[in-house]
Amino acid sequence: MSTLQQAYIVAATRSPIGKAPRGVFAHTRPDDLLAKVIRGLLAQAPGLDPAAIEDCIVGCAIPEGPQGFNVARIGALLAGLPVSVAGVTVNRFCASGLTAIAMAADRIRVGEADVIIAAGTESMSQVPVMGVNTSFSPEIFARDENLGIAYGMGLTAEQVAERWKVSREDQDAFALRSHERALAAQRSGEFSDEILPIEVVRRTPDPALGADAGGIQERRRTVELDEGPRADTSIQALSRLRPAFAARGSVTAGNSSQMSDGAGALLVVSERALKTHGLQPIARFVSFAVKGVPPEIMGIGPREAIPQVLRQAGLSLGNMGWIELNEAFAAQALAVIRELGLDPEIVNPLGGAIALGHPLGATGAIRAATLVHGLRRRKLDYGMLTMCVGTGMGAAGIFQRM
Ligand SMILES: CC(=O)SCCNC(=O)CCNC(=O)[C@H](O)C(C)(C)COP(=O)(O)OP(=O)(O)OC[C@H]1O[C@@H](n2cnc3c(N)ncnc32)[C@H](O)[C@@H]1OP(=O)(O)O
Repeated sequence: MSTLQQAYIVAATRSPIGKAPRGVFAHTRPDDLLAKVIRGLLAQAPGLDPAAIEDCIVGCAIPEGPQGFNVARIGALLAGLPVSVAGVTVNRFCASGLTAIAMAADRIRVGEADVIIAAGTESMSQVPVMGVNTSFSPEIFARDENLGIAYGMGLTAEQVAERWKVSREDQDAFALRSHERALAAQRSGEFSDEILPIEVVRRTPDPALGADAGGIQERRRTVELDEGPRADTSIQALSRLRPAFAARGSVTAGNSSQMSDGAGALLVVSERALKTHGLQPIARFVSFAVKGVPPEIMGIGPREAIPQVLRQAGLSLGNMGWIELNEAFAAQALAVIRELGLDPEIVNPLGGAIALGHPLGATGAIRAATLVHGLRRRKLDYGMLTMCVGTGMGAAGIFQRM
C-alpha cells in the first residue's frame, strides 16, 4: 500500500553548457554527456549502492537521432548503473528536465519508489531542428486558433513583445544584465558547486602522424565553464544586431537564448532512503504545476503556472528568495516579470539562458542544480524554477532548502 512521504534532493550536478552547433560539445553525444553527468552525480553520494536506484527519468525536448531510442536508459547503462536501474525519456520541450524532477518526486511521495535519478540531456548541435518545420498535421492549418502550434519560437517572442509592449531597449538591457550576472558568478566561483568538469576528446585524421600513431590526432581538453557569457557585449553592440525572426521585430540573437548543448542531473530520494543510505538532503521538492496558454504566446506560460504552484504549496512570492526564470527570450521573461510583479533582483541572480545557454530539455535539470546549490550557499529558504514551453505551456516547481 502506498504512503505519503517527502521527496528530497541529495545531490545535483550538471555539465558546463556549450554553444551549438560549433561549441565545446559539438562532437559529444548527448547519451555520453548524460552518462558522465550521472557518474558525477553518484560521486556526490558515495554511500549509495547504485542498485538502490529504481529509475532514471530524463528530459529531452527532441528525442530523436542520437538522443532517440530512449536516451535515459542508454545513458544509465553507459554510466555503468546496474541493469536493474530502469530508464524513461520524457518530453515537455523546454520543461522536460523540470518535469523529470516532478515525476521522480511524485513516485517518491506516493511511496512507490525511494531513489530516482531525475535528469535532462540535449544536444542542439547534433539534433539541429530549431526553426525547421518537422512534420505538422495539415489539420493545424485548417483552424486559425491552431496556427500558433507551428510558430517558430522566435515569432512567439515577437508576439509577446508586441502584446506586452516590451521595447527593444528593455530587451537588450535585460540581455546585458544576464551576461553581467553570469560573468560575475563565473569570476566569483559561484558555479563551482554544481558544474562537473567534462573532458572532451577530439580525434581527427592527420596523415602526417603516420601509421604508428594510427594517422589520428587526439586532442583532449577539460571544459569547466559555460561557454555563453560574453565579456565583449554592451548595449551598443546589442542594439546594433538585426532582428532575427521578423523584419520589423525586436528579438535578436543578442536578446534570445542561445542554442546549446548540456546535461544535468539530480538524485531524488525519500526520507526512508535518507536514513537507509546515510544521505544528507540539500533541498526538498515542494510542489509542481503546469498550465497551458495559447501556443503563439508560449513565453507568457509562467504567468499561469507560478500562481498555481504557489497556491498548491501554500506559499507566496514573498517567501521566494530566488526565482530561476527561463530566459527563452528577454521579451517573454520581462513580460512575465512585469505581469506577476516579480522582484528583478531575485530573478536569475547568476544570469539566465540568454548568457548561459539553453539546451532545451536539459535546462530544467541544469537550472535546478543551480537553484538548490544557490539556496544552500546563500541560506535562502525557498526557490522557484519556472519555464515557458513551446506549443504553449508554463511550468513551475518550488524547492525548499534543507
Ligand atoms: C520554450 C523555450 O524556451 S523556446 C526557446 C527555444 N530556443 C530557441 O528558440 C533558440 C533561440 N535562438 C536562436 O534561434 C538563435 O540563437 C538565433 C537564431 C537567435 C541566432 O542564431 P545565430 O545567428 O546562429 O547566432 P550567433 O550566435 O551566430 O549570433 C549572430 C550574431 O550576433 C552576434 N551576437 C550574439 N549575441 C551577442 C551579444 N550578446 N553581443 C554582441 N553580439 C552578439 C554574434 O556575435 C553574431 O555576430 P556575427 O554574425 O558578426 O558573428
